[in-house]
Amino acid sequence: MSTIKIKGATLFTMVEGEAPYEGDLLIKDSRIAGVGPSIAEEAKEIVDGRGMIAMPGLVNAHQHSPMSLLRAFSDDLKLLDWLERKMLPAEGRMTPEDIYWGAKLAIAEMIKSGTTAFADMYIHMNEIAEAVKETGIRASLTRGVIGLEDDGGRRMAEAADLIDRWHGQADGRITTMVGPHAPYTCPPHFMKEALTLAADKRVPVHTHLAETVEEIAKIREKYNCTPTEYLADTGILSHSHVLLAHAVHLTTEDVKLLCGIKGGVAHNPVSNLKLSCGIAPVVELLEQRICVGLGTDGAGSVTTLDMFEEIKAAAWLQKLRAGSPAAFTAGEALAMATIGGSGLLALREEIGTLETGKKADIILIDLRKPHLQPVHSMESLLAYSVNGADVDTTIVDGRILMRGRRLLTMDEEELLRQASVRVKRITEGV
Ligand SMILES: CSC[C@H]1O[C@@H](n2cnc3c(O)ncnc32)[C@H](O)[C@@H]1O
Ligand SMILES: [Zn+2]
Repeated sequence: MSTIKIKGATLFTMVEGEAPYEGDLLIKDSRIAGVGPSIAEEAKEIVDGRGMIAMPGLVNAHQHSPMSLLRAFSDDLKLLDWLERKMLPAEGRMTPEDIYWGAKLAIAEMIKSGTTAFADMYIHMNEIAEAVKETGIRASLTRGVIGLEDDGGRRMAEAADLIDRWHGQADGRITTMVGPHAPYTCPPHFMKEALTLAADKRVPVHTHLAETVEEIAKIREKYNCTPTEYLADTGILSHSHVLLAHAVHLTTEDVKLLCGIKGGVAHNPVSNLKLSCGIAPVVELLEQRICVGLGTDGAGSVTTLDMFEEIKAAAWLQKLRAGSPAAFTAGEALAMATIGGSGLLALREEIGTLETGKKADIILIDLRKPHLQPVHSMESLLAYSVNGADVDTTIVDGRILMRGRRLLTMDEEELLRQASVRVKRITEGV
């Protein structure tokens, strides 16, 4: 049995009502075996937690990981222009090997900035699954399917194959979903086909929703309803679990339609800011007890996968939107990045807090830095001052993936070399 003890850290458990305290955390195999002020039981491996915060790993609830290869390639365009003129043509040139290295580049960035689980939607998913398996991170994988082209059927078959091959693999670190891309790329019959597949395979649906005003206009023109009403009409919102990325433009009626859904909304504040999409009504969603997690979206739009940037942006945008600094707190933003994300990945019982019995997905943040002292409020410090580079150690499923900022499951030099040799072919002339 593998055992690890984190000694003398400040434990920020994210358990409701529990204040941070100094203590130890014991890991046995993949799970947390004890958390408390002092644990007597010894372990094979000791991690010195003094001067560090131990907290649950962050959950990136919406991503397109291989888009790391398209980071800073195309900026300052409207979403649909950016997607149709730049991203889709470049993605059309990506080989399965490109996808594998792009996913690995994203995973390295995520582990180095404190993300321990992510929800991904992309193409060539077998390669992404291999990257997840090798690197030790946790992921919910979705083959994104667009229903506008002739080969929608082949894509749906790939979506089914991903589930059959990978659901529950890599010691259970990999789960899967079905991914009809968005209301504007999936006509009703195709949405229903995706829903049938998800129901047959008993997996969640992961889709984009109401990201831009252009999408609202398109769906109104085509179907005379809002994108949220469209998803309700096709039955998607009644599915056993739905992960809705963005949900920026919602009417009061739309929010009512989302009440009671199983799953929830992945809020992507930095991507929404950068593409000037708008500000999602997060406070209203939370008031209706709708689960909200945080995502980055792909590096092709957002540029960085550092979830601490999303935490800051989420808090600041909701304060601005409400015209009140009290409208949304640091603690609420941190909860979205951990507990909220765990709910969206359908892993609420397994990750998101530091509690005995849960999976050991833990990060250590080194506080011994000028921008992290003094410590008046741990929550404010974590939400407003910490950045991804402050993460010292990342543990997933009881395995240390980064220690002292050194990646232990990846050759970082080879990774950077592979990324740089691929991008010219993918992007030249696009
Ligand atoms: C078919 S796989 C997923 C597909 O989604 C594209 N994508 C990336 N970012 C966004 C976004 O913000 N809205 C909609 N679609 C997006 C990505 O380029 C892939 O083609
Ligand atoms: Zn997206």
